[in-house]
Amino acid sequence: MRTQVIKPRIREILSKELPPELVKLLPKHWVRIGDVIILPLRRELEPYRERIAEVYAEVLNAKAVLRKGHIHGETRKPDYELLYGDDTITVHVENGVKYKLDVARIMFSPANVKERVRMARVAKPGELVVDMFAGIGHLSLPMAVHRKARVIAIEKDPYTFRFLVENIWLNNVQDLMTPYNMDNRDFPAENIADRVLMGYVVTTHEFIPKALSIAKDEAVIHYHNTVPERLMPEEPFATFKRVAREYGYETEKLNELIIKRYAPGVWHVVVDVRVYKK
Ligand SMILES: C[S@@+](CC[C@H](N)C(=O)[O-])C[C@H]1O[C@@H](n2cnc3c(N)ncnc32)[C@H](O)[C@@H]1O
Repeated sequence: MRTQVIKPRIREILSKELPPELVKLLPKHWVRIGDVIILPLRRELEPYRERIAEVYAEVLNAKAVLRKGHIHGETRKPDYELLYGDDTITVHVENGVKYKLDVARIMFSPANVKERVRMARVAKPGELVVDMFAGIGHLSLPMAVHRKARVIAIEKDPYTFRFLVENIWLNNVQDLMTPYNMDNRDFPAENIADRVLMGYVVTTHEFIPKALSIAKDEAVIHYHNTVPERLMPEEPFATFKRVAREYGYETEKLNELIIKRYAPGVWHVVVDVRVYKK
């Protein structure tokens, strides 16, 4: 998804139109999601931003170019400026999984690729996975596609949910995956999941009791959260363990991985925890 080398053709075209000191500042990195490009653009290049985007789009054969913004809010919506094109809905293929999404409105992080691939390996055929923060199926589609796991995918944002449903059909896993457009706090079933995905950050700890109620008496929970560096490596497992104990569960840490840097001094971390009802 991430490309490192500026194409000579881009430089050649733009060096005829931009002052030489600005040509040096042209982005050398960009992210490609399907046929949409996300370009980080320096402030100095702003007066030329639409033309720059047009040239990148033509040379890289993309239908839209967005300028990188921030991801924020409960539904983790990215904040992008559309620099070129008008259609930001695309299909991105990764690890044999098709993800249809609107890049301008739905988060799809290149840095989470390892985790999406890892989830395709950890799932077991036939087990029941509940994905509490499904998005477009980022983490759970690979489990159904590659491991034939059964998945209940819960997503509360209606626009994101639309793509989750489309992706289930696009990947031909409609017999394995059941989507629910609801807040996971209202999900009624208890004691059903062999595995629970908590692919969310910042306030994920508030959802631990719900995850435990969805999990079987013995289950694996993939608990994501953001952690200030000074609290690592104890966190985030210490919080999970404390809450689980309050609700009558023993815990065993199976694995812990850093997903990516979230903000200066703050990391997005995932811990795999086996829980046992006491
Ligand atoms: C950033 S996405 C993460 C997708 C995927 N789990 C991953 O880790 O790559 C989180 C999704 O959770 C959804 N979400 C947030 N709070 C929720 C809740 N209480 N119930 C259901 N979905 C929720 C958001 O709308 C968003 O689509």
